[in-house]
Amino acid sequence: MAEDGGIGDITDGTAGDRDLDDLLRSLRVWAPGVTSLPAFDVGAVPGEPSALFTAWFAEVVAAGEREPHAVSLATADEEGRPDVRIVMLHGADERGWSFATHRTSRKGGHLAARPYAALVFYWPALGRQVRVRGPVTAAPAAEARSDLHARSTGALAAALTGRQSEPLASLDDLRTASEAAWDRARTHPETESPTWTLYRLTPEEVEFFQGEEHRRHVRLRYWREEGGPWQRGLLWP
Ligand SMILES: Cc1cc2nc3c(=O)[nH]c(=O)nc-3n(C[C@H](O)[C@H](O)[C@H](O)COP(=O)(O)O)c2cc1C
Repeated sequence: MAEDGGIGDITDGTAGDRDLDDLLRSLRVWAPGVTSLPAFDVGAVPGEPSALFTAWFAEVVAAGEREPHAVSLATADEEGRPDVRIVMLHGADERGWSFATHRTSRKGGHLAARPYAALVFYWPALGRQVRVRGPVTAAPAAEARSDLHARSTGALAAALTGRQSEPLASLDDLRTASEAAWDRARTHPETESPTWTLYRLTPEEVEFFQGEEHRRHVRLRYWREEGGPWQRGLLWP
């Protein structure tokens, strides 16, 4: 038990550790009957990766993948130490992969210091992973504004709540700020969030991974030098 009046109980951990080991051993990936693993015809892929991404995305949505647009975004701080968190994908086309956040957040600070990031999608319904790496730029403010205002009242309220990644003194403070933000979002849906920024990752490298029952997973990597044409090749799994 925590004796210091902390926010949670702390046990000695043994029972929980055993449960975790048992659970970990009981779980499978690429299990037939749970996951269907489509064949990946690498001879029939498009010449550039965003078209393949769009096709795979539509297929995982059709396969019932929940929240396939929730993507892990990895950044690095000024010293090069990595960090990662989930964001929503706002778009992917020949201009790049886009997501939105506060430029004043921790990740916003990372992107200001090192404007380079990686994304990874995992879509277990079809045993697929997609990795994207490249430099990141902020889209023009007008584009960020229209992107935000095309989204839900909740998305606007979350953006207006602000102060992302700052220490929070209490959940009451959050409730007060959030209720005010929801009010504002409902009554003034055109309100702007000055720090809310739409970022676009320009891909230099995109890798498509298709899981295979016998672990002969197929990895297809697209890459390009700056301004050059897309090249592609297979990788050992
Ligand atoms: C499903 C899901 C979607 C999220 N989408 C976003 C998003 O689009 N933008 C965002 O700033 N944070 C989003 N978050 C919250 C981030 O994961 C993270 O907690 C927050 O952005 C602060 O990260 P940072 O301290 O590294 O800047 C999402 C979290 C989850 C679980």
